[in-house]
Amino acid sequence: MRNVTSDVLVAYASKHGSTEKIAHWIGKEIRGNVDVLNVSNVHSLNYDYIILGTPIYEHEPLPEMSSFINRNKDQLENKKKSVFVVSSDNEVRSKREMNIEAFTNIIPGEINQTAVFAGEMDNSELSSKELESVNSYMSSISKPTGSYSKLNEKKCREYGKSLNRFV
Ligand SMILES: Cc1cc2nc3c(=O)[nH]c(=O)nc-3n(C[C@H](O)[C@H](O)[C@H](O)COP(=O)(O)O)c2cc1C
Repeated sequence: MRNVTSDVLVAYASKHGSTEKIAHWIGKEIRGNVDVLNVSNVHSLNYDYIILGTPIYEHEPLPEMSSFINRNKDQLENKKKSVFVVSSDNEVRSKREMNIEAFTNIIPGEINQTAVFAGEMDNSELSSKELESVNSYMSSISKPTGSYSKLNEKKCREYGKSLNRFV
């Protein structure tokens, strides 16, 4: 039995809230002193384990997450870490791989575990620029445009639980 409590950070970026929800579900399943923070509120990386989560917009991680990683490259390189991405769906393997690679490609050092979760989107919350972008993206993958909620709390919590073996 270990008697040392690890300090764990779940750091996320989120534009419309689904990645934030997922980050909190994951954080609840992890043993240790867990902080779940938006990257804009992370002021120290003095943690034993770090979980990074971002949604994919226009095939890329959110810019806030990319610049957070850039700013902290040296410290992140030697940290124990896992990641997750959130996207419009996670059914097609090639798309899952593309989305996770768009994120892992910019992260220095070793990554223990990755996951892709489907998120949610409420069209009434989107700006006209976002609507235009999402319409062209959805038609490029032959999917109907429209609001959806594909969040799966159980799967997200299971991922959180599975990370306890690294913490
Ligand atoms: C303008 C826009 C562009 C998007 N582009 C992509 C994309 O390129 N690939 C993808 O898989 N999902 C894409 N999505 C879906 C989002 O990743 C998904 O809705 C996610 O849940 C958003 O996370 P958030 O609520 O944390 O901001 C896009 C959504 C919007 C609104």
